[in-house]
Amino acid sequence: MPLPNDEKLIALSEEILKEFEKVFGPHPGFRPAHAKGTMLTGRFTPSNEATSLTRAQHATQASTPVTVRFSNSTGIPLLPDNDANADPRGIAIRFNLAEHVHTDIVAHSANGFPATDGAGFLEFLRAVTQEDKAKVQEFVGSHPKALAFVQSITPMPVSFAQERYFGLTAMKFTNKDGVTRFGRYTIVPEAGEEHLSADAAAGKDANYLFDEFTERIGKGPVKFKITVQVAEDGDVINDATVHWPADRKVVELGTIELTQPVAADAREQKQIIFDPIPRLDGIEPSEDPLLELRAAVYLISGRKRRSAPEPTE
Ligand code: HEM
Repeated sequence: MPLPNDEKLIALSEEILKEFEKVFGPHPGFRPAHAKGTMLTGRFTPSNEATSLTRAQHATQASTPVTVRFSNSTGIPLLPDNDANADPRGIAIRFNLAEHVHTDIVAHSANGFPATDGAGFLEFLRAVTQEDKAKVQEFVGSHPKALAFVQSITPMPVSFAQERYFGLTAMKFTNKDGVTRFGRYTIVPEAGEEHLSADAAAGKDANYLFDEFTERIGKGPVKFKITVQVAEDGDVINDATVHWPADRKVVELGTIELTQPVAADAREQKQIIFDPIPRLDGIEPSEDPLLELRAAVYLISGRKRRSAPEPTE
């Protein structure tokens, strides 16, 4: 995955990373956002209707190995799972298509995002991390996108396996006949969505989600459906903060079935750099400005993380 040569984009990426470090502190070897995580492996099997949407390799072949990382929000590696700032949770899915060939989906558990572009996100980050809570309220109250995002954050999940995750940024899907449609991913848990009341969450252990997942996967596979909400003509396809009408067609792309925790989890998490841009035939990025920016931020950050000393397990 290449670093873009747009100097302004790189400068903004560096500025955002500096801001994350200011807010969450330096934690060399960990992600500046979604720092606490765990990785699993399994397989993706496409549905019968997947090829109506895309000719991408994983929609066409019988099944594809996947690597998945679940995470809490924030750049704090030891953040308690029931901390008020631990939502939205993250999921990053890597489809391993061949040796060193892959494509990813990066999604989170809020059906919303506070800004349309990187500059707007930086403004949001600075505003909501101010000491003065009245000023935070004032910012959120006077910025409709920030307010919509805050309201889209769901209560704490019972399990990473019982949360729904949203890709938000539209992708351009092309099928074998050259028919092109824009769509957005939703990752739907087969076990059903379930959230905790505030009281129940307060009574949980600091590691409840990670412990629960280890226990759950020890008993059998954990499954999610990958669905794509398809845009119609006139829908806004370059702004992750704009929702499409709920009656838009939803195509099921397929199912992921997670079966194994990754051995040497900490080392693998440090190494893997997920890419929000798909970079394969049949699925292209939309013009959403978040995509290039995030790809640059994740790559710069990932290279820095890889060069930090190895974690002690
Ligand atoms: C301006 C927009 C955004 C910025 C600046 C940003 C920033 C970051 C950063 C710095 C990381 C850590 C990267 C790394 O070191 O690997 C990260 C990870 C992540 N972000 Fe974002 N993000 C943005 C938008 C989004 C959106 C829209 C979503 C969800 C749809 C999202 C979901 C995630 C997830 C799930 C991870 C963890 C990926 C992993 O497991 O490696 N982010 N983000």
